[in-house]
Amino acid sequence: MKEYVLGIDLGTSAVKVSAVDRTGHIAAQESYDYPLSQPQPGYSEQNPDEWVNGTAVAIVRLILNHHIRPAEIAGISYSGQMHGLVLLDAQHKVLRPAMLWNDTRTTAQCQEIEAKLGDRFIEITGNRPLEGFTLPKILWVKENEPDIWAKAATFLLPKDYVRYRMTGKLAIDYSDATGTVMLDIKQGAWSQEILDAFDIPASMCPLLINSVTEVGPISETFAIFSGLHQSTRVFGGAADNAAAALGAGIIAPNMVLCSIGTSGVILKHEASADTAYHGVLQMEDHAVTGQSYSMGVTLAAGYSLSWYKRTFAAHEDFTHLVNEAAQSTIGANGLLFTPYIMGERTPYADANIRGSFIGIDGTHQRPDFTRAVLEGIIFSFRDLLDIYDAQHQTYDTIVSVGGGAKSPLWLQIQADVFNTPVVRLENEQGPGMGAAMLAAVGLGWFASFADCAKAFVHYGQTYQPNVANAQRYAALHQIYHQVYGQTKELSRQLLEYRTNLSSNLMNPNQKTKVKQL
Ligand SMILES: Nc1ncnc2c1ncn2[C@@H]1O[C@H](COP(=O)(O)OP(=O)(O)O)[C@@H](O)[C@H]1O
Ligand SMILES: O=C(CO)[C@@H](O)[C@H](O)COP(=O)(O)O
Repeated sequence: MKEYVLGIDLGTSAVKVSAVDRTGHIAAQESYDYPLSQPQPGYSEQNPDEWVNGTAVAIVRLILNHHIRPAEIAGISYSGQMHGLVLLDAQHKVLRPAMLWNDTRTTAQCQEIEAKLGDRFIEITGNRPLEGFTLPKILWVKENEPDIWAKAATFLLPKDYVRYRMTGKLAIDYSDATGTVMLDIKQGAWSQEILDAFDIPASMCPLLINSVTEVGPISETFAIFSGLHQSTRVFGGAADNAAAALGAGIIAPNMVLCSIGTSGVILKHEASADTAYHGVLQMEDHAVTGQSYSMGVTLAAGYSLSWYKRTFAAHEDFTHLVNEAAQSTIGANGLLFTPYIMGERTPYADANIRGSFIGIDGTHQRPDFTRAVLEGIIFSFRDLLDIYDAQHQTYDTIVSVGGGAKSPLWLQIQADVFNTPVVRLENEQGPGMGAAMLAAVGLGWFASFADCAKAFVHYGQTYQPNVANAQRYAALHQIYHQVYGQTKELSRQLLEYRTNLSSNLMNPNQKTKVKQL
């Protein structure tokens, strides 16, 4: 009988499910898209039921469209968008929409955390308190929605909620728990000091597990819903960037991951969690127990391209739109784009900054705008690599994953801007493959992740940097780098205008603030 593992990649734009056999061959893939809700500036929410329903639909399609028999699915594991708060009551019912990793309404709560714990917070968690992380979201609910807080009994992160609905078991794996910034990374336990400082009951924090821990079989309810067998074994799973690093074979410090999903990530494997980034970069537990990685995050990488497509080319597909950028030149004929359209996290932890096109000329055509968007996103990644370079960290290979890695043109732009060879995977499913690897190792198909990587990680084409292009991009990046400082205050004023506008729309009697501007 054939045997498969399912890697469930719970992204921000969609859930993607891959069925992988023992040789690492992806036998079938299905996905299901869901929307992002942004009811106010800075807010970003999703309905956790959409994740569960989408996962079930994708599994049903795998079974029906690709003739994968439920009895052949030996194990399942997960990769999940990080940090999102799913708040549950005592009966484990969802209390409010999930607040996602790119929800930046929590600046005041981050300031409270800094004021109370200062550098001690970095010592405990390895991170600075930033808007996207889970703890500031918990504090926001506590301060702004007391009725909901009164009912809150526990919380989960996105993929942990999906796993809960599939198995009935509550747990968070370590790689996602570090992203809550409530974990004491040295002790490997929830930090009592942080919980006490913010009066959060320890009983709210779920059981901590490893990424390969077996959680249990599929529950009877989910088996009926999805067509899965109850005998399928379910393993913990990991934060999407940890899973992507695993699926891309990032297991040594000379390798860097570049991920373009909804967010953008530059990630480096770290020999130890004791690094000197001092919260400028995130430090997270890896999916491999005892290992760590650091990363910087562009909040709106793939999201900037999908915003651009939705707004200016709604009826074209991504491939057609992206290919059009080849009609423009290196530097988009002198047009720059900054992708700060949802605020930014690294290197500027700034919820108020917004994006811009700089240098629009009457001769610019749409291919110039498209190219500027692609290049601006990669310039934001160059800012992240510069942090590593400033620390004299060396790397010689960049593995590119995520939806953005589907485009050869964009991969060449990456190689040129990074001035480093960029390699893609044969199949761009980095996080999904990482999730499948967790199930394969959990089932005992392989004795170690290194053995599993030999079978499961297949590199595709390498894109070599073009020296002349790299020099031109290095000069353009010097200009790009100045845009943040020059537009920061303008962005703040415009955001204030928008915020007043939306609160006046909700309360038409208060028009004065808008008039002042
Ligand atoms: N053909 C394509 N070429 C380049 N980029 C693409 C293409 N298709 C999708 N993308 C980009 O990939 C992003 C989605 O990537 P994905 O890894 O699926 O995201 P997530 O895991 O956040 O759901 C889109 O926002 C888009 O910017
Ligand atoms: O916030 C982070 C990492 O800290 C994001 O990378 C999220 O984990 C979302 O990932 P994608 O949906 O973009 O893959």
